[in-house]
Amino acid sequence: MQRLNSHLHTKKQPPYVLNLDPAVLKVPFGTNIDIRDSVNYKKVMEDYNLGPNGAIMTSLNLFATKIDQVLGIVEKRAPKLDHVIVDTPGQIECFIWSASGAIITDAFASAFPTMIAYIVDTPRTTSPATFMSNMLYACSILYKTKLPMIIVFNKIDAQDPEFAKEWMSDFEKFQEALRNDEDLNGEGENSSGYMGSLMNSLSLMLEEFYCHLDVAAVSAYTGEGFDEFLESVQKKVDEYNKDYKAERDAIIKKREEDAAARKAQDLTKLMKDIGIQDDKAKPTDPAKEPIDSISDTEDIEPNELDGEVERDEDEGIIGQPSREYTLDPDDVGAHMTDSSLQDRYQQALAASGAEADREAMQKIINSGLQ
Ligand SMILES: Nc1nc2c(ncn2[C@@H]2O[C@H](COP(=O)(O)OP(=O)(O)OP(=O)(O)O)[C@@H](O)[C@H]2O)c(=O)[nH]1
Repeated sequence: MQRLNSHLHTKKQPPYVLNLDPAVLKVPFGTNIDIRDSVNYKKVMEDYNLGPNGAIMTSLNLFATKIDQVLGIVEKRAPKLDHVIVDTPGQIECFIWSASGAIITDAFASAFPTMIAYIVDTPRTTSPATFMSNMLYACSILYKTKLPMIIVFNKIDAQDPEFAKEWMSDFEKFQEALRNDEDLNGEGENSSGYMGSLMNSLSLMLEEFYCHLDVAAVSAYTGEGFDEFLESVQKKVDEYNKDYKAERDAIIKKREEDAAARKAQDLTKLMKDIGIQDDKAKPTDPAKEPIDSISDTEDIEPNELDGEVERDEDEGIIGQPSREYTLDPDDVGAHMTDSSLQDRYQQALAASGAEADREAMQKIINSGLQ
């Protein structure tokens, strides 16, 4: 992230930078939006009695409740931007396999050409078994996110990535490496057992997976390969616009329709339970539409923002710390995002005069929407 950020600055294309890792201690580059400003990871751990991974997931969940605001800000900046780069938690599974990870990637992918850069630690992936595991992980991320992906072999200053490129382009070479791998087969044995045939089948499957990928080789240490990486990014933008956009739009539309139907059903049931009539059919007065309380904080001075988490004094940030936006932790998830639901609820409440139930119901609806 640091090298990519400085590389783009050198090319006079400063990126918009988001840090989504709540547990990182130091971020050695200027971020525009940082999850740590809105969510205090250590406090989440204490308050919810969670371990490290649980706290990362909960922090991401809290952040995801405000993704529409984050997206609104990025969209405002978008006309002047070439790139938005987002750093995800090192514990990939916390992001990829969580609901919040899906919400965040979907939100970006529905607004901008979005791609995943899967970073591989090249010196640590020279054994065929580790290589295979790494590629299977990348494959699972591709199928989970359904986004274009670039496999980025990093640390090429320490390890030539040729072996990996060869394994990805020549199936026989990889099979040969598998056959000779002592980790898999044991010394002197040949790959005749279960593992051998499983590996053969998996490597065949991976051959198909490689067709959907671009590969880049970089060194974050020396800066080598970043121009080629950016060329791959451009290719993926074209691919996104051509292949992915229509498919994603259809998925998102279907998901939204399902969610709206489910929410409406839940609310109707809830209102029935507490004896409020559903007067959805009544025409609404546009003048009385609820005002969305969400606002952009772009004009607010950074020191006026709520929820700023105090940083260690020794935290050195290279570049301008240009964060412009923080979420108020108390406010996270505390508003209703579905205006039609809120509208129906307000109308029903007014009609029944059931003020006494208001607080309890608001709580239930809020927790349901979260
Ligand atoms: N030799 C070499 N070392 C590198 C390179 N890139 C990163 N490193 C080192 O690898 C280690 C891990 O780098 P990080 O940038 O913290 O990796 P990360 O993927 O952000 O880690 P997470 O916190 O898990 O997300 C650090 O010690 C870096 O100095 C590189 O291109 N070459």
